[in-house]
Amino acid sequence: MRNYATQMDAAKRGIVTPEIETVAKKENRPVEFIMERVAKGTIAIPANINHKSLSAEAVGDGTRVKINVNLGISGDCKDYEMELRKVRMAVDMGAESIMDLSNYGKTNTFRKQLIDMSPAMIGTVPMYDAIGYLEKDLLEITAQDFLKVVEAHAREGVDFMTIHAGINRRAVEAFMREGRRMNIVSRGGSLLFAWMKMTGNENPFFEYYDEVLDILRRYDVTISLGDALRPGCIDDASDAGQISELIELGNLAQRAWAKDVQVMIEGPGHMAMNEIAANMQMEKRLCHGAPFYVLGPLVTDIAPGYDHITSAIGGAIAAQAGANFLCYVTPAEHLRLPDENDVREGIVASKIAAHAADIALGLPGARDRDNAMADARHKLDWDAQFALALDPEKAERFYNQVPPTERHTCSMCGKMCAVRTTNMILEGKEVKFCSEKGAC
Ligand SMILES: C[C@H]1O[C@@H](n2cnc3c(N)ncnc32)[C@H](O)[C@@H]1O
Ligand SMILES: Cc1ncc(COP(=O)(O)O)c(N)n1
Ligand code: MET
Ligand code: SF4
Ligand SMILES: [Zn+2]
Repeated sequence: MRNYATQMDAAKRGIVTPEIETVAKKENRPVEFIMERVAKGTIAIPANINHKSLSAEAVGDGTRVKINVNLGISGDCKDYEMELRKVRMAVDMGAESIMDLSNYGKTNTFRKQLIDMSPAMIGTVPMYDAIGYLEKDLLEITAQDFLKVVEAHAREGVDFMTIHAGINRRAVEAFMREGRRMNIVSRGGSLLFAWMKMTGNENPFFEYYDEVLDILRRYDVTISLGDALRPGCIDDASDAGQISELIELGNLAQRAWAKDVQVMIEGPGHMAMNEIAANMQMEKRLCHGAPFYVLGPLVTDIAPGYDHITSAIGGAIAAQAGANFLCYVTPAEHLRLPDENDVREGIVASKIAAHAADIALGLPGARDRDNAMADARHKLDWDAQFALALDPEKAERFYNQVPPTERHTCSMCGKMCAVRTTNMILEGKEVKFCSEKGAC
């Protein structure tokens, strides 16, 4: 029987949990390194006591940058099989986390299956599911109803939940006073804003925050404090609404830690490159070192169809400056639901951003795979290069599409393969290059 409530409770009391051991191995860090940071809250290990198939991961400073894949059944696309294929792809491609954002039909059937099969951590946004789960209109839902949805997801084994508790009356006032170009683009945030304005009540997750925390503590669910006022265009970034909410999230993080509930903070959004580093520092300062989970940031607004690129650029800068967890963005963002190919491209783009940051941060072992790739390139060992690639299938397909006439090279330089030429000279061999008319 476990003699602690949450990973944080254990860490504060000096208990090394099996999950702390697992992540210490994965991060090449001593268990004490992880335990001390889980105790302080700068590392979270989202691991619901009911998620039996989980392979635990750490999110926070001093650990590899993790990525999350969003998927889920929705009214406009109810293809369960396709969503399950996306799950398998996410797991195979090494995503550490999957958020089930289903908001249609029997969401709990899909969610239970997902939790059963997934070694990746699972996140949800209970607010999305409230209308479907309770079978009520938004306006009829009571504060206690919202808590019931949180409890249901927690019992099923969800490891972290996005809860937009920071958009309270004060943050709404700051946002309304200043005005902004894109107003609210957070789905959960907009639903809460609507509920608050139509009922006249305070944000229920803020008003009953202690009760929310009590539920989360029982199952060791990590709270991912949602950013309802994240900027939805670069012109809204770093404004009063966003920063007021961030200040609230900092207070809420400390209240969660006081109850041993692990915390992550969600962040922007759309943001120009030059503002990203300062925003990461603000989060670490105002939220007391809590892990930062960012959606992008998308560094320009004009590339629909390519927003996996706008967000990977921002994600790389953000992660180098302190973000710990990147939510992938697919080429379908702002246009439609992602299909399987969009999911693949989104995963690869955010993996690149996360890995580039790991290298820049000098994390232990971060360069090993790059060095192995360089060695395989040096040897012109194509099978090894494919195996080491983030997307091996694409690498091999491209290579074979235009095969080289000279074996061992690729068709880019063909006979003039720089690597082969240099290898041969260094091996003491002669090289011959003939013109097309030449006789060799
Ligand atoms: C908060 C983020 O969640 C994404 N999002 C919302 N619902 C889904 C879904 N069913 N599948 C994939 N992504 C989704 C949006 O694209 C947004 O970027
Ligand atoms: C990093 C991050 N931020 C936010 C959300 C929730 O989305 P929304 O706020 O639109 O409900 C998310 N899934 N990931
Ligand atoms: C909730 S769907 C819209 C999300 C939007 N692309 C954003 O930047 O947050
Ligand atoms: S992505 Fe589409 S549905 Fe979602 S907020 Fe933007 S316009 Fe609306
Ligand atoms: Zn957007």
